[in-house]
Amino acid sequence: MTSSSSPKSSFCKIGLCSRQKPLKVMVLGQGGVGKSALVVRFITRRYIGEYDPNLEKVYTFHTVMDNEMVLFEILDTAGQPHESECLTLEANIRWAEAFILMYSVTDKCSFDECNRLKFLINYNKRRRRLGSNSSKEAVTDVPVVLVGNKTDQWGDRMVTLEEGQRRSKEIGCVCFHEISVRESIEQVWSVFRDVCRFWQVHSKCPKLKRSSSDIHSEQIVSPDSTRFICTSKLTTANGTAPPNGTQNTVSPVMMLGKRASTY
Ligand SMILES: Nc1nc2c(ncn2[C@@H]2O[C@H](COP(=O)(O)OP(=O)(O)OP(=O)(O)O)[C@@H](O)[C@H]2O)c(=O)[nH]1
Repeated sequence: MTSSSSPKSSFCKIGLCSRQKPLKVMVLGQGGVGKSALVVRFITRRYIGEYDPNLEKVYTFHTVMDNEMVLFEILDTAGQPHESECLTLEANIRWAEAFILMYSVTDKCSFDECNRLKFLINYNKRRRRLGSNSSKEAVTDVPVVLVGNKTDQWGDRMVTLEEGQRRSKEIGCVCFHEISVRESIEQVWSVFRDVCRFWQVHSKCPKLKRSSSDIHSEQIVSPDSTRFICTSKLTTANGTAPPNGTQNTVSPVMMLGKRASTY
């Protein structure tokens, strides 16, 4: 994945990621829900309107969250894979350690698609865990954050906030956010911050089934900035600094055009 001349390897040379375990995040959802927009907004802070819908890309991004250096590897999947690519999708799910499951609040089909994708996540993670002789308890405890996007299109809304909250519980997601990638970089960062926090908890205690309330009660995260249901007012933040407590230290490395099937 990394050639000797890639910027990522340069980071390794200067010691930024020498022993750091990357957080492998997979962004899943039906085509057009805003997956690419989310990832690019997170990394570059910019909102870019149009993307090639067929490309799957892995982005590597080094940043500081909650005063810790985090190395993200983010797989932005193509929303409408051909049938032949279903195996690739499953292989990618097995590669990932945390998931952002995305729908558009303006598209009921994309909301329903989350059920199928969550099932696929459970299925592939279950197989892997059981194969490694872990207890059944740990099977579904992989961090999946459910995200409803495009709240700025309030006139076209087809999925309510309550439906999103309910669905998140029903399908066993660790938390739920409603966001507008277009309008708010803070909301975007808040999604990735929760992904990171749940992943950290999960990687420390993989056998325990965790929920957002567990994390709150253990004070693993700072209570001020944690919103497990994100319904904040829209704020336009183009070009502004990342949210409090978050700081970029290295410009993003984009490994573009990489087919994820190589994992
Ligand atoms: N109004 C609005 N449009 C958005 C938002 N986020 C993304 N979009 C638009 O939705 C369309 C699809 O965005 P993409 O990021 O390409 O969606 P995707 O899920 O990556 O789509 P595929 O690559 O087909 O899987 C684009 O026209 C974006 O500009 C948002 O928060 N609000």
